[in-house]
Amino acid sequence: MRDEATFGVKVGLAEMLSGGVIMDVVDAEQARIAEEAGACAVMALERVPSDIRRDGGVARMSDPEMIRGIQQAVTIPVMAKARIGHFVEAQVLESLEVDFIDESEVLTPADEAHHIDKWAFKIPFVCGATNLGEALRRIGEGAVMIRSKGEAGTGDIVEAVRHMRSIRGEIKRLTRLDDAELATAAKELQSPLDLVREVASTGKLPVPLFSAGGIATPADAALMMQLGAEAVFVGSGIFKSSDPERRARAVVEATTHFQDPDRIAKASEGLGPAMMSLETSKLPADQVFATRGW
Ligand SMILES: O=C(CO)[C@H](O)[C@H](O)COP(=O)(O)O
Repeated sequence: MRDEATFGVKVGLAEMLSGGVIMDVVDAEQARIAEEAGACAVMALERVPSDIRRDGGVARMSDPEMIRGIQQAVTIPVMAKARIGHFVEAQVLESLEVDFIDESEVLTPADEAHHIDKWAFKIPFVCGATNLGEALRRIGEGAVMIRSKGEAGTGDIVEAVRHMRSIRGEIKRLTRLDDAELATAAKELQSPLDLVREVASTGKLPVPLFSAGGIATPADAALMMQLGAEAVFVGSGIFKSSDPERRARAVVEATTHFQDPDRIAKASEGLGPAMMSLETSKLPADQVFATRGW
């Protein structure tokens, strides 16, 4: 059931991560590296997205034992992923007392029509979106953090840019509409009218907007921040690179100082090869994660 007071508290928890880097980790050792590099949170998952992409098959919630090991290894918040629509995986993650659940398109969707009713949980949720309508539908279901989806596991930033520009551009457009036009916009966006009106009057989402999917370099992270992301998620870009410890620190530095090209340049020096990348435009349609969910 919708509870505005709890919603406000959860949004506050999400805002505490603003300006930071949330790093995907698959074990306690990587979690320690992430924390030492300055990550504001870690995302516990069995395989980073590029490995999920390489291996194929059904990708599911991680083993609770692995999640507990990561929780014990770090003091920063620990997130974990549930499949789209898999509310029992979310119940399990809530019982493990992770700090955030990511209802993620990176895992294989469990339900083709329904996302999780996030109001039914005490724990805050983050969800991905490719456009404003998708973001507002997730918020309407109770998500308290939106991340632009990008195309996880490719190392190609182009989709993250497309999704961030789309969300921010659509928000700007709403601010110029009158009441009658907003009602039509809500219909076109397939989004709740009250949320559309709120976005039009404030010029922003009612929850933090972060960016994920395809960030592989310090400059990529700074690019997404300059385009309006309030924080970034980085997975494959760090732990599939040649020197994860250095790259993790460099991505944190560039995210913190995203408007300072000198610091981004310094952070980018001598990091060694980035992850093996894939051009998103050449992916077959059935290998695109961002179109999962609606
Ligand atoms: O799924 C995620 C967020 O929910 C990942 O953290 C993020 O998308 C990682 O993508 P990449 O491996 O391309 O950095």
